[in-house]
Amino acid sequence: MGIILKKITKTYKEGQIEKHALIDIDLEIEEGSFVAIMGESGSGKTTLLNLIGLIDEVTSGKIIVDSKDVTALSPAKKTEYRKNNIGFIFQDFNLIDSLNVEENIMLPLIMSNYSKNEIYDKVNDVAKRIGIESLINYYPMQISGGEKQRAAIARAVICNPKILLADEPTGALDTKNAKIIMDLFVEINNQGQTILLVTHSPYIASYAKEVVFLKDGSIFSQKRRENKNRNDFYNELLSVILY
Ligand SMILES: Nc1ncnc2c1ncn2[C@@H]1O[C@H](COP(=O)(O)OP(=O)(O)OP(=O)(O)O)[C@@H](O)[C@H]1O
Repeated sequence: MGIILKKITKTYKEGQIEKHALIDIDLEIEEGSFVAIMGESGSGKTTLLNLIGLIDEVTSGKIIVDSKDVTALSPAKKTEYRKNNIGFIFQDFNLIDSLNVEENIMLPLIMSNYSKNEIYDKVNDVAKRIGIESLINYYPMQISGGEKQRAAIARAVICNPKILLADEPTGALDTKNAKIIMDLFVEINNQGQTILLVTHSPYIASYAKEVVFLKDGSIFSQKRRENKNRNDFYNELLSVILY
């Protein structure tokens, strides 16, 4: 699914004070892209992801997905759009504390047409892939931050969303597990899913095909990986950050 952002502005109001989180963002995300969003803390990365995921509302501008203005949908249609198209990995995981890991991961499939056995098979497959198969009977409060993050990733990818939105998905992970997740994202993206990922890490961003840099709510640079190897792309990203 391709996404076009047209003059997106997001202003938060705190009493009399207006905070411009995003200002006139124009961005085209082709179907099958893998885009990393980088920028300093407070530059608007999470806001951008939340707007695309329709969990926050634009102040002005349009978000066009497959030729449809999704910002104009009714609340019920927005929920339906999210359910049918979007997988979201939140910065603070958003696992449900009263459900164990297995139940959390299977949540997006509960309303699907899959049989119980198919659902358990899918949960087992993805949990194994991400290395948390031994934790599926534990509750979120019994596992570490990195394990929670991996459970949240499993939940987001289990129903093969057309668009995967990931906010710092490797922030709580060690290098080995971050690499497992990024390899999984590359595989998912190779199957045609569009991925948008927020990260502070140029190493993580170097897995993407394109990197968008935000500064004070505006895009200040965009880099494409094209046929560069990951190390060269990493160095290019580093030069933008250090500039
Ligand atoms: N709900 C809100 N109410 C008021 N201001 C907000 C709200 N959400 C975000 N902001 C402000 O909007 C700006 C952009 O925030 P955002 O969370 O998008 O930045 P970010 O680049 O994701 O930061 P970080 O890397 O620290 O997560 C910041 O100045 C932030 O304080």
